[in-house]
Amino acid sequence: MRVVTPEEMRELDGRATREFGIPEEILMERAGMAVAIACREILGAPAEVSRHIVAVVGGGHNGGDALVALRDLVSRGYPAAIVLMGSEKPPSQAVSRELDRLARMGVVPTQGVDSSFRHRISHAALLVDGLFGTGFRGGSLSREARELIVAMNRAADSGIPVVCVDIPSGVNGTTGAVSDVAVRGRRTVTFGAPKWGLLCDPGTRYAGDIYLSPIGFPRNLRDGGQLSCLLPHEANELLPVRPPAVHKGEAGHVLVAGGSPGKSGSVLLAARGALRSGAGLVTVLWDRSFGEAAASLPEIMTFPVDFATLSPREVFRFLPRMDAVACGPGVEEAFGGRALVESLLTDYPGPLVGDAGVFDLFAGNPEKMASSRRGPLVLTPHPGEMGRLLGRETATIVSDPLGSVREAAARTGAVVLLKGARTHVAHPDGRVSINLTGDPVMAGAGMGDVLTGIIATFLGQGLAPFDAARLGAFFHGRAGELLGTTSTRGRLASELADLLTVILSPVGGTAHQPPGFNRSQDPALFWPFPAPCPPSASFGGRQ
Ligand SMILES: NC(=O)C1=CN([C@@H]2O[C@H](COP(=O)(O)OP(=O)(O)OC[C@H]3O[C@@H](n4cnc5c(N)ncnc54)[C@H](O)[C@@H]3O)[C@@H](O)[C@H]2O)[C@H](O)CC1
Ligand SMILES: [K+]
Repeated sequence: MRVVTPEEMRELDGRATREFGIPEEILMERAGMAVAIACREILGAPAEVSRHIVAVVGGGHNGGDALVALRDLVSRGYPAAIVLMGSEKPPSQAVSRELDRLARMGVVPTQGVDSSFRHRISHAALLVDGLFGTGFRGGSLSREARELIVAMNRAADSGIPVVCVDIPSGVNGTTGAVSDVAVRGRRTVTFGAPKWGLLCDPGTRYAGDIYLSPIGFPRNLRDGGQLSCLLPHEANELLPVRPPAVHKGEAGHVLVAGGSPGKSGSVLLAARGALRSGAGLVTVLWDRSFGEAAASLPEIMTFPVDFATLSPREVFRFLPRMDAVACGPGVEEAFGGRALVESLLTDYPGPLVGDAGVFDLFAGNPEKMASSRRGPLVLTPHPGEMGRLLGRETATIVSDPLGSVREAAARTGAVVLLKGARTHVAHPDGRVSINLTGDPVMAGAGMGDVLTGIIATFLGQGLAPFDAARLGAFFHGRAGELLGTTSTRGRLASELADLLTVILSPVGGTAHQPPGFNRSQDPALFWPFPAPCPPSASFGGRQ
């Protein structure tokens, strides 16, 4: 699904009016109605609500949407009140119009931070957050805006539901950054297309359950763009089909090359990820120093070698039989596996997914990777590895994941998957997909190795690198969510791998979906959206 920046949303807004004759007022009416439905679903019937629904509004269109919602709720008999933020600028025409309509219905605003605002907010039945939307530019807040947001959060802490209009106020819609304070919503209703900042950390953690309402934007307006996320039905559609008469030779043969003394588990986990995601055959290049550990995974075939003296010709003899290569997990710089990794990257013309050891090989010189590699390539760095690849501090990567992953893809010529609680997948042509699945239980050893194996399987089954990477991230995260339903910590990467078979097997026609999806009782208005990822999941390894 397309995801937009606030700038792109404004452009779409303008085009809806210019090209389709849909005026702003209609869009605002639809947006307000969607918010009203979200409020009614939480509140129940008006007869059950004795305290006020309070709309906390700014002077922009976000405030206008909140007032339209309030008008609908008032017309149905809910008690309502308005807290209007004062500003140097007069309220927009739309806000003045809606205030006038509400005044005629008997609802008059109190202005900003007067003596009664805290009481009103803390005694509300529900709060509608319409202070700032996509017009919020970030940076410092006015004293008044800050006080209103803090009061709303206190109310939220005491159990009062907060419904955010479009995006929680204080969250930057372009980056997801929160520079000061932001509203902590129970639910956010976003319009037209999800905003990038609403799906990114940390903004996404303020949103609560996210609902999307199309509000009448023509479908072809919502197509295109470079930013996207993968929704469950899209992931299911991308999943390679398994014909009834398929045999193992047609389900992809994956070669896993990597490991070093003390890190042979990495290759086994990648192999397990490949097998559990449906690879027909998996062969592991097994250095003799790794010992007997391979016996723990009897389904794999091992090709015993000595990395230190291995000649590329020995390996390349059987490479034509492989459909994809997973290369680099567990490779230590000092170990002979480096030469192997280098020659696979350079000489293997089929699809290859590169992890761990691969980045050290090209540290500070991503262009060398672009010139060395002939075949399709997916790279799967965590922020530390990405930093070494681009010659930057890890903190720089973490503070700008979108810019970093785009730059890495452009400079390496590869599809780059930057791991994190919100994994980003970038194509060299500028497209970026954000992954919305995952769970903090995945912050542990070996989880990334399993992901490498999954992506290799999808590559070996014929998916394009961008699709293999975003689909791999999606199902890896889904398996993590399933693990997370029974534990918060201490689960093993091999356990996650073993759950892949459940996640990837159709149940009732679609791949299994664990709980965590928002369902509205009004499917015509809301598109279900994956629940936000719980805080602070990150991948193990040197960051
Ligand atoms: N297609 C849609 O998605 C539609 C969205 N709508 C709603 O419109 C808002 C965007 O409205 P806009 O008037 O452009 O901006 P805001 O309401 O977000 O108001 C911003 C307001 O705040 C000022 N400001 C910006 N940064 C700061 C700051 N750091 N401190 C203080 N003040 C700041 C800025 O100058 C503006 O005055 C969108 O989110 C939707 O809710 C439409 O209703 C229809 C379609
Ligand atoms: K808002």
